[in-house]
This record gives sequence, C-alpha cells and structure tokens, in this order.
Amino acid sequence: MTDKKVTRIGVLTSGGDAPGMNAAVRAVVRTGIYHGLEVYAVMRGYQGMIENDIVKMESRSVANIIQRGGTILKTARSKEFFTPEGRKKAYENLKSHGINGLIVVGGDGSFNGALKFSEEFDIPCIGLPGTIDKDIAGSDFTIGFDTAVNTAIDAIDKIRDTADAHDRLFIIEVMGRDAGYIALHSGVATGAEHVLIPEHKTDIDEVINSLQEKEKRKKLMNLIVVAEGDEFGGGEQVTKYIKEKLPNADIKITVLGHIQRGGSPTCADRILASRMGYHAVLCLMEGRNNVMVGIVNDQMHYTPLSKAVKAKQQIDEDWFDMIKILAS
Ligand SMILES: Nc1ncnc2c1ncn2[C@@H]1O[C@H](COP(=O)(O)OP(=O)(O)O)[C@@H](O)[C@H]1O
Ligand SMILES: O=P(O)(O)OC[C@H]1O[C@](O)(COP(=O)(O)O)[C@@H](O)[C@@H]1O
Ligand SMILES: [Mg+2]
Repeated sequence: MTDKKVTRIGVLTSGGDAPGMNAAVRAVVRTGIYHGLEVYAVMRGYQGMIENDIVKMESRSVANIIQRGGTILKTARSKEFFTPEGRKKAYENLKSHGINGLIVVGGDGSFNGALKFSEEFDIPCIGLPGTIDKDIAGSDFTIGFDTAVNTAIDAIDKIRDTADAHDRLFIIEVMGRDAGYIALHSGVATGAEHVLIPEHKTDIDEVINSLQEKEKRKKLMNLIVVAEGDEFGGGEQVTKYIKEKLPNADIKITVLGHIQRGGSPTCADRILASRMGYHAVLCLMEGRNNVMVGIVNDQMHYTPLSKAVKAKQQIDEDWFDMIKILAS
C-alpha cells in the first residue's frame, strides 16, 4: 500500500495480444476520467514506455472499441525492458508526463516486468491478466481465454466434419506456450479422444494402444488436441511418433496458430475485461501496489504480482479420466 495520491495514470498492453484487451483499456480510461484522473496510453507495451510513445486519452479515444480484437494501444515484447538501463529510460519518460500510477494488461512475462519496475522505482503498478493462455494464478479466467477457446472449438468442429467424412485421425495443435488450458477446454468441448498438455504426463504408448483398439472396432475418426508446449514438443512431434507406430492410419495435422489470438471478444471476455479495468483504477486510487486484479468465484480478488506469476496451476487428474470415458 502507498499513501501517495495518484493523479495521472498510464495504461499499456504487453506481450501477446488477447481479445478483450480493448474492453479493458476502455474501462480504465473511462473510470479514470470519471474520477478526475488524467489517463495516458503507453503505446506498444514496455517498448513504447522506453521510446516515450505516450499519448493522453480522452473518453472518446476509446469509443467503438469494446467489440474489437487486438489492442488499439498495440503491444510488443521488449528486449530492452529486461535491462536496468531500459527500465530507467522508461521510468524517466513516465515521470516527464507526471504519471504516478501504471496499469499493465498482459501475461506472466509482463507481470514479471512490472514487478522489476516497481521494485526499482516509486510508481505503483496494477496488473490485469490479459493472455489467451490462462497461465496465471489468482483469477478463474484471464482476458482473451474464452474467445480463444471458442475460436479453437469452431475450427475443431469443422475439422471433425471432414475427419468423420474420411475416417481420419486428426491431430490439432492449439496455442499454449507452457499451459494446456486452451487444449484442455477445447478438447473436452469438441469431444476429442485425447488431450496432451504440459501439466499432465501422457503415456503416449497408452494413446497408441487405445487408437489400435479403436481401429479394431472400426472407429477410425479420432481427434487428438495437443498444446504447443506439451512434453513432446507440439503437434508435429506427436504426429511423427503416431505415424511411425500406426503406419496404416490416415493421419493429418492442423496447427491452428494465431487465428486463436484474434477476433471479436466473447461476452464473457468483454465483461471480465470491463470489470477488471474498472477495479484496476479503484486499486490505484486506494493506494494498492503490485497486485493483479482477478475474479474468483465471481468476486474481485487481488493477488500480489509475485504470486500471480509463480504458481503453476494444478490440473486435476479427474479431467483425464473424464476425457477417456466420454470418448470411449
Ligand atoms: N523478468 C523480466 N524483467 C523485465 N521485463 C520482463 C521480464 N519478463 C518479461 N518482461 C517484459 O514483458 C514483456 C512481455 O512478456 P512476454 O512473456 O513476452 O508476454 P506475456 O506478458 O504475454 O506473458 C517482455 O517482452 C519484456 O519486455
Ligand atoms: O505471437 P508470438 O510472439 O509468436 O507468441 C506466441 C505465443 O503467444 C501466446 O499466444 C500467448 O502467450 P502470452 O500471453 O504469454 O504472450 C502463446 O500461446 C504462444 O506460444
Ligand atoms: Mg505469457
């Protein structure tokens, strides 16, 4: 907690963009202005902070964006911000605008950056979890996850049609650098036979046995959803292995890629982002520092940034028992 009053706040989006970031920015700008604060957009994440790419926002600056994917503030992964010199430049630029509070919408990496920054300088930082990966503790959902999963579902449903028509085994790689939530949720929601994710050790030979058993009973259409960060190194590696073991099977792979990051945010993401953006401003006004705004069981929940980035979330074994039974 700090008892210094915030008067001018900055907002930025950083790391991989996520649908709903615009809704969060809109909420921050309008809540800040309502409370008499000046609000500044820091463009292109930490890189714009270093390059002094900072613009004053008005209420109308965020008109007509609640429904748009991407981020009007642009985003970046900034190498320079990893260095103390880069962060010092960034601090001086914020100071030159009189900015005394910062809201960072981003993922685990962006929170690590905010943590470093607020250890070194006296500008309180509030994090909003904006990442399709949902690899952050302290919130049931992150901004962008719901949209990304729905995009994945839409694509996998289409793949299912053609897989069924040809009696094929499809391996679908979804995003998730170190996290399997997109794979887990989209896999269950599309009735996939197997879901491979980094949080869960997969016995690949058991997968092969189960496919062989299905082959015997002429169930040739199968879907396997793989998180890009799974232990085998993603969809290509899994496909290679299965092709070696099942030379007669008709196997195809689809990598969904960046399509999962775009598009108009779902209702759930717009609401999540609006609530989080609104509360982030209140947090700064209440003197909070270094916390992430989350929502747990539909209640606002504040987690120190250091905890939000650390905790690897546990995925219950029960999910995998269920997948097996439902796909039998
Ligand atoms: N340990 C760190 N120290 C300083 N800055 C960091 C650190 N980790 C990440 N960042 C900054 O945050 C940016 C976004 O992180 P990244 O992991 O790419 O995305 P995300 O926030 O979506 O997880 C990085 O490009 C870098 O500028
Ligand atoms: O667009 P890039 O830079 O290739 O990054 C791809 C990565 O970004 C993500 O889409 C989102 O990750 P972050 O939220 O950590 O940025 C990952 O799922 C994926 O591995
Ligand atoms: Mg990340």
